[in-house]
Amino acid sequence: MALATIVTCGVLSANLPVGPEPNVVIQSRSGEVLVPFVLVGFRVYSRMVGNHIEVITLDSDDESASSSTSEVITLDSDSNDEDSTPNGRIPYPPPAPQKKLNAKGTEGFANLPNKGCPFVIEDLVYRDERMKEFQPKYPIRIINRYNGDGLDRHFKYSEINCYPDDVDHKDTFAEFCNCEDGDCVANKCPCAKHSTITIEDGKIAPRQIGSIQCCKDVLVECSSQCKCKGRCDRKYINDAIQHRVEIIMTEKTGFSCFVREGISAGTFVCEFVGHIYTDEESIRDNRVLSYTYSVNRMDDEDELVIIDPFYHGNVSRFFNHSCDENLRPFRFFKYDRIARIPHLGFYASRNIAANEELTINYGIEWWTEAIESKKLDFCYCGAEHCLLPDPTNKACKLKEIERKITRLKTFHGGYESLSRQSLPSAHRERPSVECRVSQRSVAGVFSSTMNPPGPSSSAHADVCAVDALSVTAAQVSLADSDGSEEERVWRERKTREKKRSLPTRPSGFWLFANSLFGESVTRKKDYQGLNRVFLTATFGKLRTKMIECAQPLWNKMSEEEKKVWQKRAQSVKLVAGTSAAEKNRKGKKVPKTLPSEDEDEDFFDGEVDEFDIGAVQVERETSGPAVDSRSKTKRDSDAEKIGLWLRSFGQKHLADVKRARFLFASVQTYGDLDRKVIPAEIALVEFSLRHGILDLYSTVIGPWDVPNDVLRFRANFNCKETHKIPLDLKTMLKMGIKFTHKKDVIGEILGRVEPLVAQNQGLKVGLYREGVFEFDDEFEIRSSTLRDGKINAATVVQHLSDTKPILPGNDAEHRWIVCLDHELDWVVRAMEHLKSDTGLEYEHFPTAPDRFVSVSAFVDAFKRHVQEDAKAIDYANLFASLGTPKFGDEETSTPSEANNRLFCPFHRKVLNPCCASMAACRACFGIFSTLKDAYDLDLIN
Ligand SMILES: C[S@@+](CC[C@H](N)C(=O)[O-])C[C@H]1O[C@@H](n2cnc3c(N)ncnc32)[C@H](O)[C@@H]1O
Repeated sequence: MALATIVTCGVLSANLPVGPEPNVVIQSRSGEVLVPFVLVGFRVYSRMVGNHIEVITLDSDDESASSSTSEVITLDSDSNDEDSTPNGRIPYPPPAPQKKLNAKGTEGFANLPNKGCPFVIEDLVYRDERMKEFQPKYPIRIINRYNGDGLDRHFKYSEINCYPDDVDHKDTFAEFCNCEDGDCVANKCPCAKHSTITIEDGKIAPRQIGSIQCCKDVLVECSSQCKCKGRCDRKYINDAIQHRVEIIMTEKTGFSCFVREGISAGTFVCEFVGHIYTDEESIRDNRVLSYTYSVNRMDDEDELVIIDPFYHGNVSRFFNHSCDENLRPFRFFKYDRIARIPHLGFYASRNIAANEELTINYGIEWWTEAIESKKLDFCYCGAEHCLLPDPTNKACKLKEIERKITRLKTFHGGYESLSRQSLPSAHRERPSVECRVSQRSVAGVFSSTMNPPGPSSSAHADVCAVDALSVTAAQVSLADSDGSEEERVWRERKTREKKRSLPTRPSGFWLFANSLFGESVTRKKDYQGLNRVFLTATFGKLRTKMIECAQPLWNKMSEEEKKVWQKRAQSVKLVAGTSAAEKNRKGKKVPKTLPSEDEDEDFFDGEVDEFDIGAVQVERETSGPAVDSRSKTKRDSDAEKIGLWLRSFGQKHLADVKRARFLFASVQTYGDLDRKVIPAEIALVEFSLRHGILDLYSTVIGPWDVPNDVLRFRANFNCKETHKIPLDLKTMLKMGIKFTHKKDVIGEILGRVEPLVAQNQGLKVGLYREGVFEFDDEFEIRSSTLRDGKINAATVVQHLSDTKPILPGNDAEHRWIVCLDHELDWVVRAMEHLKSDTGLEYEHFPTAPDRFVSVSAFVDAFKRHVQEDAKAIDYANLFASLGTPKFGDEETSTPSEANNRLFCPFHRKVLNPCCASMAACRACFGIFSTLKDAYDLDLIN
């Protein structure tokens, strides 16, 4: 074999003898001579054979070969000297396997024919004459150091789409421009006018990076049929990838695309190329699901075409998924405008470091399908906030363990301070804290302890407490069972004995264990049917869980820390709780302390169906309906604030008052988890008195990281009682719940609450998506219902004036958010958590309580404004039915409700009225019906 010829032939010579009908493109646009897919690897070179490039391997001992080819390995020279690990992802180049793998089950690389070669390199050859114009700027190497497998042999590299024969090429999108070359500037050029994506300095405008919507936005470049022939300055799209990339086999995700140089945010990376399928049948028959991407045709959101790169595509076919992707998709038209089918491309959504893997986000639907079809269990992207991290990945596991330890430390360190801080001041001054336990919990907890635990030994007390907590259900049921006279007498005697032996104080451990469960078990208030917590059903489980969770934590505590609890336990008195049966026993006084021996024998016999076992009641003030004094003060100040705002218009300007646009928010949460309120679902309604509901945004929020078992248990407990949106991502996916990542939710909230601020940051959502701030009578709002019953956000079709919008709030830009009275505190704290959890500083993101106003204050103020007696409003009735499901033929509260249009898709599916969307819509309906006469509102439809 004449090596010199091979080298000359393959790479260096400009006079490469290509055959008369070459299938290989060699001349690059810049005039540089390249064989695009000469796959130059270590000791692997290529040569021309007829009109194909053939990969050949040289013997490792062929010294002359290696020396004489040193020039050829230009790209290779920098491939081994870097072993950086950008952003903690797969290091570059991905490490060779410890154990030599071989897909074919043979002995591994050592015995493969290309002995000594660390890479197995595929030959990607253009076989399509049309491709001449479209070659990547740099050769692309395919590297597999794992198992010698190559790419699918049917795969053909291509940088242009393959359209079906029946596609109508005449059906083009938008007219071609008539501008002279150089005249194609925004506002003038019709092509530019069709673009919603702005290019600045050759990149996507910074304000649009990350907020481009693939189904809505589009970039329209000038076409070869325009007068400028598409050669004007507006060009952003390249016909083929311009960056040095390599396709490398990795251990977990197969072939992956790595970039060898940095790419800055907003840069175009490449088109997503493949077979285009337009009709449903061929889509079903032909596409390989894991690889396809769908894009909607212009002018019709529902008409999808599928791009399938499985057999025919470019490097984008190898883009893996990452939960922290660096590429985002967008639609564009370049020199061709075929059948209104836009091209799909990827731009860098952030700065990408050299040697980083190029990744995209496959989206929840893709993952749902992958998991349901059992194709994949985990995501191997390794991102810090990965949705489905791989538990078998050692690095992930270590990270998780580290995180757990940190949390545990914070938990312990923070726990004492938390308890101390959150104790009501009265408790801090007065050492005696009342601990309320129910009759059954008292009986259960202490019945097994024949000798009262002496306060002298804390260890003994703790053991007793654990024993006590684990008392079996059998003991309890024995105490309840009916039986013979003899048994009855025996039971009475036993009961008396037990009561005599009952300690009046819990142990430190018991107090600690109870406190972990905080509000989820202590909360008994009925939030108008929304958050009712019954403990009976879960008590057994809870008790076991309490011990399970509390014991290891307790064991890890220092003596000092334990002493705090033991000391507190000494000052705690056990007080019987109130059972429902007790309450029903009219006229009977419920004792406030445990009965003495001589007291009412019946005390333990009541049917207990509700427990109140919280140790130290620290969080009461945040949970109840707006009846306490704090809420009242807030309501009064809200009413005054809104009243002041209304008076600024005067009585004559009712029309202005009516066109003011308010925001309403409702949340479903996972309850109060050590002062944190994690939102499960949020609904934001934009409304005005003149037009009613203008825009509804509602979504499930996730996924959430709950720091320990106890809190997770509490969160799950709360979710089962109310909205039933699981915390756990896998269950969520299995249940088909669509959710939005918290970061995106923040954007959605900010975009509505602070439309001006958000717009400056490149965020446009809801009504403001269209850049609309104010509109008058001539606008039209289209609100459509999607197939799954979800209300689509209203679309403002036409907007006419730029008059200053009336967005009521502290000042024009900081809008108030109206909330249900009993949810107000929860909404504020959910917002706080959203913000603190993402750790991002969002300017003006609403977390201060004065940004939120209670709905009753709102209605009060409006009523007073038109001198109506606000007190006449029956708030209880107005909002009481919020948690009551009303379906089908039943009497309904609102016309929309009759069509089941109030619910979010998930809650509608499971017929669960604890739905944020429904609560928000109904509340708005309540507001309108209450103010209808006073403001002469023409609504209710
Ligand atoms: C479009 S292909 C990407 C190219 C693919 N790696 C290959 O070798 O052809 C999608 C497939 O890559 C794998 N994959 C991509 N991203 C992944 C991730 N984050 N975790 C696990 N598998 C992934 C899955 O097998 C998926 O079906």
